[in-house]
Amino acid sequence: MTAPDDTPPSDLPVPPLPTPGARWALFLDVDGTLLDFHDDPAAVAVSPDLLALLQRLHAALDGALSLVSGRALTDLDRLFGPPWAMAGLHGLQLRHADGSCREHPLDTSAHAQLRQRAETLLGALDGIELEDKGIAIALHCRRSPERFEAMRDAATALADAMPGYELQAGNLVMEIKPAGMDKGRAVRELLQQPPFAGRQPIYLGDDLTDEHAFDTVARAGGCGIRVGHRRPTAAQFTLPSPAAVQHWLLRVHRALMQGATPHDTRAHGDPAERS
Ligand SMILES: O=P(O)(O)OC[C@H]1O[C@H](O[C@H]2O[C@H](CO)[C@@H](O)[C@H](O)[C@H]2O)[C@H](O)[C@@H](O)[C@@H]1O
Repeated sequence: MTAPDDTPPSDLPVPPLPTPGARWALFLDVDGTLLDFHDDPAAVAVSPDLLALLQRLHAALDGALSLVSGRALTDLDRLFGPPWAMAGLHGLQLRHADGSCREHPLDTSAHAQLRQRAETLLGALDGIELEDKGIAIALHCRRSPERFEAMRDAATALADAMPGYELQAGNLVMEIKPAGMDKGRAVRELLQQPPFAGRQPIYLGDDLTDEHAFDTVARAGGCGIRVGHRRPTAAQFTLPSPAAVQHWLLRVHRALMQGATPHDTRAHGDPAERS
């Protein structure tokens, strides 16, 4: 696991809490925001405390909470469980709160070609790992970060050679995915449907891929919260680490419950108050 840097970033203020009557919609990136980084993408786990907190928040927000991730929906469901609204694969897969889904169609032959080219490329590059996400492919170098530039150059050439695909850079990862979708568009789509429509969107994310969504929420009257120290950013607020995110989310839940009716309070409770 990568040790989190808990030094408070000094370039942006810490985010506020919801005021009484505020109608927030929460959009949460996963890796680097809710979860600390791990060398192996398949080895991350969601603690029972975090899961319980997300469930309470989901209820307190009347379902207006969505994960927005580069991971596939099947992976998000395996990690988190509840079939909430979610955007997977940077929005190439999207599930609304009512359970309806849309997914970018899989071009089997193009994907096979992409995978084969990526494997050939990996044969010439030590220390790079391939993650096949069904529609997209990610190349990871967390175990050999010094290989990042070589990996980036090779991934750029690979994406250029694949019509209809584009490159998405992330934290020690280069992804090659079908073009035309990003997290900002996915959040825009979610905001058009209940229970998100009409609420103030708050987006938490740590990576370059989250910048698209920071732009979207700012345009929709909400705000972005950058996790960590990456700059530049379109976010207005910052928190240093996933641990700080979890602590802030706990306080958000408390603030929401203080503004709730007695009936709501009995229904949702607050695990932090009980522990
Ligand atoms: O949008 P996110 O939820 O942040 O997902 C982005 C990518 O996250 C995963 O990779 C990252 O986390 C791994 C586990 O900590 C780490 O090993 C890797 O270096 C990071 O880039 C995931 O594997 C990717 O598919 C996601 O796109």
